Amino acid sequence: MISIQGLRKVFKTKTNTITAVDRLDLDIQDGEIFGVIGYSGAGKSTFVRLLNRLEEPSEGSIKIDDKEITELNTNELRLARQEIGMIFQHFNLLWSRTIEDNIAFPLEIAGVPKAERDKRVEELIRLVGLAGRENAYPSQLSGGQKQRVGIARALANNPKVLLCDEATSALDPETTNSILDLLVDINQKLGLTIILITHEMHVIRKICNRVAVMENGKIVEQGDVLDVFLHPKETVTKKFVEQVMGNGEEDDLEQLLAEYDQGNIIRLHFVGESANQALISQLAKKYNVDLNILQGKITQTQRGAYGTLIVQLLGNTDEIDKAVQYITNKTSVEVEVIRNVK
Ligand SMILES: Nc1ncnc2c1ncn2[C@@H]1O[C@H](COP(=O)(O)OP(=O)(O)OP(=O)(O)O)[C@@H](O)[C@H]1O
Repeated sequence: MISIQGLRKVFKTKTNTITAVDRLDLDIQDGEIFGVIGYSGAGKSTFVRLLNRLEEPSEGSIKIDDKEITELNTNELRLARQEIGMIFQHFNLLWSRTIEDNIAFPLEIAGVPKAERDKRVEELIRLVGLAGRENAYPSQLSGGQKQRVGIARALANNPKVLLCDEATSALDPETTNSILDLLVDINQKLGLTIILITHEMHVIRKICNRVAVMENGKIVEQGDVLDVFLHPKETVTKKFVEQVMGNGEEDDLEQLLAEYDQGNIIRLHFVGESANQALISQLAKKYNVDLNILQGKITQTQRGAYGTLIVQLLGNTDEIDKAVQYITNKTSVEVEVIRNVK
């Protein structure tokens, strides 16, 4: 759907030359939610603005749906931009227009007749959950509602791609979640390809299929979100994963073992679908063991959950062995025995 090769953007100021995007290659599939994460100054905003030529590339190729964006003239670019919607951190709404007039604005520019425009605006208002607020002004809306207007406006001309530049960074956690849910809903209903720029790993974890990590204008790591979470390679990626999972350091294991000095202690590793099994309750029903969860963290991604639990198993050693055998042989959860009492 989107193929980027050797993309480069150099800013020249009076005193300085900054390479904001540095020979970047990337392929994005039709219908996926692709995340780009990086710290401030990594070049994310510049990158996403190059895709619709809000910034002119210094070098490289951007193909969207087989159209070479870098070669379009002004008129062709105006038409191509109707296929690339964009939403922004600070919404960029027109403050003197009502909600419905904000959403109608790109349709007016595209020359859509009034009756058709009104019908489309009504559809969009329903799609983003703003029914009843049509005649309000942006200043009368909450941040989440303003972003819903931004989304409706971006979708007005039925784009194939939606670019999101830190679209939830100005919102509180709860509102962020509702906007992310809306993006997933739109992605599924409309089959829209979404590129999402963020500095927050939980945004990537929650809705992206794949992720690229940017540093100094380059992509330093990319892959399926679950794989990147499980095996982050670069230091910058590890730091982002820590944002969601903590630094992976458990409480002092020695202390835990001393405090819980009875029975066996195991560490369970859940990856992807394995976390959907009701493992703990199954074990308690099948075997005569008591299970005591001592520590753990499980988190959800679009491809399933992952994380670890440290569990104490109390009871007859034969029963405990059978329970551990069951997890090892019959489930996809990995078991690591930390203390084995014979
Ligand atoms: N118009 C410009 N003129 C000169 N330098 C620029 C311009 N726009 C961006 N830069 C520089 O390019 C680099 C990348 O900036 P960019 O805004 O793309 O990063 P970012 O990852 O989006 O960070 P942030 O989230 O803080 O915006 C920075 O060093 C920035 O100062």
